[in-house]
Amino acid sequence: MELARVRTKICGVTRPEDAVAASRAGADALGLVFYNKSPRSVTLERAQEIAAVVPAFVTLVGLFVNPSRMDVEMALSRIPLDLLQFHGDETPEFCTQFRRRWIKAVRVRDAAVVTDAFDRYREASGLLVDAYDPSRYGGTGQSFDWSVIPRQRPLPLILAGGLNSANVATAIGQVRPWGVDVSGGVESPDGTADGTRKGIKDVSKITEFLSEVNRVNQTD
Ligand SMILES: O=C(O)c1ccccc1NCC(=O)[C@H](O)[C@H](O)COP(=O)(O)O
Repeated sequence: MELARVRTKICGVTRPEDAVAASRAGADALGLVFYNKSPRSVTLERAQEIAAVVPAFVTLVGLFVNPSRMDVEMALSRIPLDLLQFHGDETPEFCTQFRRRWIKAVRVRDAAVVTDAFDRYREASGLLVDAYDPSRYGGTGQSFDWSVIPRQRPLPLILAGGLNSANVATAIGQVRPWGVDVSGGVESPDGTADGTRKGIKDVSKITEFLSEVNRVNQTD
């Protein structure tokens, strides 16, 4: 697919003010994590507060990890989600049942994981490739070997995993993704060794990240 410009998603938003700041800074999409084992998990009440401040033309994405059908239906009945993101071991049949566009996330151990996913999840609106961590489904802050991502892509490819303003231009140059997704790389530092206050976004980091993507978009 010919790339118009690289789209951006800020994931793991937990506060309305961060949703406003990311939208104003130019993010194309915002992700809400409905997975209660994540430190970035939001309640439906909090998700409603965030959804209420998301402006027109910014895509609101609901992220799930191995949810029940009821979990997804409950979220859809209360939150105006534009897109679903399945980040666990959901089958294609599970993902397609909601009459809502969806993307599938996979954790990349090797190239076969990506080619298999392209083959399996043909009805997805995109495939998100993230770092592999045996103990976590996502939001790891780790990047992975981008060279294993195949060039042949039947679906739009969204690159995630350990992105930040320092590496996103290189990542785009190497991978040529449809979009990029970031969470930990735009969070506030918390002074600990691994880093960030999970779910608390840093406006200046979001702005730097989006500026880098814009810079690449304008030079391509
Ligand atoms: O963010 C989480 O805590 C999370 C937990 C479980 C599944 C997925 C999760 N996040 C998914 C995302 O879309 C993240 O943006 C993506 O994994 C990249 O995260 P990061 O490496 O921190 O940028």
